[in-house]
Amino acid sequence: MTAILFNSSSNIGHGAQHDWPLRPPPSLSDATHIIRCLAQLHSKGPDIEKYIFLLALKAREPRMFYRLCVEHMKEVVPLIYTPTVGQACQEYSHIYRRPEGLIISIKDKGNIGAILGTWANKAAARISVVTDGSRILGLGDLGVNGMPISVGKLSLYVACAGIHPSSAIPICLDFGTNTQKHLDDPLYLGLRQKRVPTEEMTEFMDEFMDEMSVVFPKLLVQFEDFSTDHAFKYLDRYRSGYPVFNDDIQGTGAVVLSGFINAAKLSSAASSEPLTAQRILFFGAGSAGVGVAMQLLSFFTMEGMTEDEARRRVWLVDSKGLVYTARGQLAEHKKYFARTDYIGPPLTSLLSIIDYVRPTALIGLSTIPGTFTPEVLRAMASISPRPIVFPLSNPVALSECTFAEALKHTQGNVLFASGSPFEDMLFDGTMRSAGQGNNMYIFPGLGLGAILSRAGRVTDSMVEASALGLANSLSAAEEAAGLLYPRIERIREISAQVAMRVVRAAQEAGVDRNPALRALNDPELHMFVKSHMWDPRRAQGASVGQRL
Ligand SMILES: O=C([O-])CC(=O)C(=O)O
Ligand SMILES: [Mg+2]
Repeated sequence: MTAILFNSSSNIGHGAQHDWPLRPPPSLSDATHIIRCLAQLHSKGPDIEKYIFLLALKAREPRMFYRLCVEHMKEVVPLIYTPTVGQACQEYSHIYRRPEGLIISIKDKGNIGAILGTWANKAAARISVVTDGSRILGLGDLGVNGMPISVGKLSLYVACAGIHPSSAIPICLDFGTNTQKHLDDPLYLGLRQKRVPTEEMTEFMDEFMDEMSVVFPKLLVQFEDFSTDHAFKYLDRYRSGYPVFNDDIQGTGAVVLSGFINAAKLSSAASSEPLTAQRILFFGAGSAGVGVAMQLLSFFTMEGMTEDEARRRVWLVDSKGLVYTARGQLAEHKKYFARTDYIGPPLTSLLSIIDYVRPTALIGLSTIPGTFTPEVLRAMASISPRPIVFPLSNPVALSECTFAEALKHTQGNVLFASGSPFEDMLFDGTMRSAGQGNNMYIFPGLGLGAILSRAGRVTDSMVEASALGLANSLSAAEEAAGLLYPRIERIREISAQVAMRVVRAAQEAGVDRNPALRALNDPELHMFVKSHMWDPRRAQGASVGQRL
């Protein structure tokens, strides 16, 4: 058995865990302790040290950890999530301190139910983020070193959507790794073998999904950072039988659609073209690129286009250049968007492709930094008065261009969103903010809505609803500042709004299993959602895990 257990304590106050026999100093108060925790955080040098400190705090005093997340969101989120979590994954086997979730390996096939059964608080389980470490952010196959991504996403479920900490189960599946560096590393924590063939993996996954639904009947599963082929395969295989979604395909799809809707409004206003005249070039055709393209397609059809018209607004570029049918030998997931109207020799350079396509929007999901060169950015600015440029690759070091470059080479006209955070910056005397088109705006609210409605599955309409909910959530001040996404500090309010839309979509699709929510009008539903969000600022907050 290679399961590693996190003994999730139900006591989440500071200094009084059941395995912590000493009495805290009598004068210890929340109000000063949060200041103390922040000062300790600031005393750490490199971001990875801050990450280690924060994760230790989470294990020791979960409520203080989440207070820091909620009250210092802009500072703490980049430390526990992208970009620092990328480094934490790369170094996981070296910085490892304690179990933080379940590692279940291919050797456990036949015994998965028993391993899941060791989880301490089964009744509270509501959400699991499951990765197989095969495509962590843009960092490739990290094997079990992918565990921090599951842990990090779940910290955001708690901080951003108020899921109770005891309701979250981080899981990393160990099918081996094809990265020799890890296999050669004496400290590597995973199996020392190459990844097993897909057939063997699928047998495991069938057992795993079945046992998850038996051991944790109220659990929603989020697939994370599976390699592209498996991401599509397993989403397709399980989505009609279990409540499951894929964050990289659907979460990224929804968050980019949302930013695109807001950017396209501004861009279309500047060019006096209708929204549906946008021409969208995807640089990167993996799970995220195709997931986003699918989401845009369904939006365009909602706006009245036929499916074929919508499909023709999209061009994909992969490592071999423009994706077109006559090129031959295309991976299955690229075929649908392959162009049939181009038959010449392969178009390989991004500049020549831009010249041919004349895109109004350029979306980067390639994980190749620096590919949106000054020439590319200038070309985009020459095509559209407000070009949409979204370098979305994560973490920040893999971004296709920086915010500063995008501003500079478009004379500040760019409508910009990146996957990882960029600092605000002064341009031409005006303070400009980079939109962060990260799925953290979607998955916490989507998950919360699915959990509260007890959705039996996650429909496309629920994902779409999350995108529209996010797009409509900009405040008047945010709109006036030209933002594409709401300010991160408002994320709990945003997640509540997203969750509400998702509950309604689940009801419309008939997949909800919490009929009481059908009787609520919108203000009542909003109250219901908010009252079920656990808040670390309250000593004994409401708990999704306990109440539903
Ligand atoms: O984790 C993130 O920041 C976004 C994401 O899902 C990915 O890049 O795979
Ligand atoms: Mg991901």
